Amino acid sequence: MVFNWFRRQYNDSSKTTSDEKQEEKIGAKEEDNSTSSPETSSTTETENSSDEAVNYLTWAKAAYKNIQEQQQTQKLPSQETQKVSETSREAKTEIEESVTEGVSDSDTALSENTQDSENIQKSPVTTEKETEELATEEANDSDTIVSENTQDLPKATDTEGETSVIELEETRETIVSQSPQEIPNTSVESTVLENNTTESKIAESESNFSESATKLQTGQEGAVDLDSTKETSEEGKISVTANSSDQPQASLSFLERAAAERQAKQERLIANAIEIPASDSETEEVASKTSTEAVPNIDSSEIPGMDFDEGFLWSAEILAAQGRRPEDISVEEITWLKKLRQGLGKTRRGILNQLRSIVGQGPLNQAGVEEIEALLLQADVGVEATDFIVNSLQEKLRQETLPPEKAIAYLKEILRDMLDAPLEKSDRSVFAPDKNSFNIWLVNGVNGAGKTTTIGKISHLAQKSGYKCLIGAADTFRAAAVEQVKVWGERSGVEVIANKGKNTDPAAVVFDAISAAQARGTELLLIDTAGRLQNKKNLMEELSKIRRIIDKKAADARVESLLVLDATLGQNGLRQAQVFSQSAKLSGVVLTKLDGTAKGGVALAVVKQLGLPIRFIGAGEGIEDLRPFSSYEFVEALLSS
Ligand SMILES: Nc1nc2c(ncn2[C@@H]2O[C@H](COP(=O)(O)OP(=O)(O)OP(=O)(O)O)[C@@H](O)[C@H]2O)c(=O)[nH]1
Repeated sequence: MVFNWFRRQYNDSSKTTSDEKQEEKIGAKEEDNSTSSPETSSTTETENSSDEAVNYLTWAKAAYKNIQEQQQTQKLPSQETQKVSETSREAKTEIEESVTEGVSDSDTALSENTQDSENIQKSPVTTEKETEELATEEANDSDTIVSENTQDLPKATDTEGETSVIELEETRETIVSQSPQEIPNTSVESTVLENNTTESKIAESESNFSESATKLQTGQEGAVDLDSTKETSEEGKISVTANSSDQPQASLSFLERAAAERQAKQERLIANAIEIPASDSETEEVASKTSTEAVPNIDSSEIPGMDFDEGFLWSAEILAAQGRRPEDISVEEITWLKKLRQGLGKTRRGILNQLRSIVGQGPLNQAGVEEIEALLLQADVGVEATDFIVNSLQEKLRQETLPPEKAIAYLKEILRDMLDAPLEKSDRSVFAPDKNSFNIWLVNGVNGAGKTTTIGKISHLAQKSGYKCLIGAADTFRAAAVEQVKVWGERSGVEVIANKGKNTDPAAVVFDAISAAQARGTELLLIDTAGRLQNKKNLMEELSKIRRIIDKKAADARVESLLVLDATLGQNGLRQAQVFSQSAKLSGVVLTKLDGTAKGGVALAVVKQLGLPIRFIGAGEGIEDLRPFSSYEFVEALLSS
């Protein structure tokens, strides 16, 4: 079952899309609101909202547990190898301690041969180094654990005793000869089994190491043997035996003990995390800061831990409100929502508190209207959109007195309607490539807006969603742009079709890319175009030439044209956008750099002034930092306390 990141549902699911559910939910909420007067419904609402809060909390807990389980499954191989490595190190350290203790306690041995004692002191250092190297290699590949481990052992003893070398060689041969069959590395399901096998091999190798270390001492010095070490231990000095007897699970192997400790620790963490209460809005900044630290960009195979914090609860509530199920939630979705909310934090903080105090005072007077206008204009909402919002709000507040929360809820409704309005004219409410057919998405925008980055991020979403994807590097204006798109192609695992020559004809690249896509059965071809053209005429000529090539060569393809806009440019970006909207038949806008800008309101200006739907939003430079646009999520991130 593949999760379609464009539709935000599983491919084979018969469920309605997020968007549809969102509409259902919002529709239901509106109905509730319209059928009950504010006065009569206030008690019921308080009860309902507390019920809802409890339900959201239950939902959030279930989602949190689900994510933890996913992490467990995904982290298992590396956790197990790490466990092996730690235990191996522990075992060796204990042996070293034991040996060192034995050496220091044994006057006979030390006085008989100082050189020998130096060798013994050196031995742990060598072993520690080797163990560290081993740990690194083990973390990379559990297949190599056994051989690496056993290969290390002779190294430690090569210079120190022939007997040990021979015995360790035997051990290594036994283990290495068994390992290829016994430690496959193919699927997650088989990993537990594999790691158990690996553990037993490592345990075996450790025990051999232990024996060898003992023999090493015996062989070299004669006076220091394991028995004397043990005796010393029994007298209360630091030793393996003494330490082990203090442990409740003394009879267990190091590996088993480590596993049990890790399991207990994990259970404690889960239990504690679930009990952390949601912090209030005052701590929002701290919470989001913490969550950013805890959840960095996920563009590698490692999935970091996630706190059950205020940001998580908020994200869970947003997903639950859209009809999502906790068992379908992934860490990426929570991380994205946290990031979006955090990204819009500046805009939100700039307007929310003031808006609340203005709209909570009954019908809007002239001073109130002016204040709201100023707030919206500051957030780059634009004159047209601001007028529309203020008029709608004024109209509503004239009809009925709303408490601040209700007024904000109504404002959210206005904004959602505005953001979704262009979809009514569009034949696509959900912007996703059609499966099993040829889709071509042209990506336009001025240089620096984030076109290449957006292509990289969309190709990653396409790849994750199971589409056959290809990139055409038709921004030939700047040589570095081709290199940059290639890097993104490597990151997302998507092939890039480019022409090596400088200043080559972009239409020729598009032609090659379409040929390649047709030959490979590609479902989504993303085309990077140049934005820095001297004038509007050049731009129009180039874009229409590209369109002609597409129409001729891929007449059956579904072609979409996206305009990438840098949100930090606010109204200035819109002026550039107008040139493009006249040149290219645009299907929608990708709004980038929403992270950390106070101009998040520009999204409303985009839809109002350009009449174009927002299709994707970007809130960061990482590969996961772009998602299909949802008016519900955007407005909640913009206006929720
Ligand atoms: N903070 C942030 N930076 C972004 C985002 N999207 C893109 N960027 C950065 O913006 C800069 C320009 O992005 P590009 O993808 O190179 O923009 P471009 O439009 O392809 O520009 P050219 O390569 O010059 O054609 C890069 O440093 C990106 O990392 C975003 O959502 N947030």
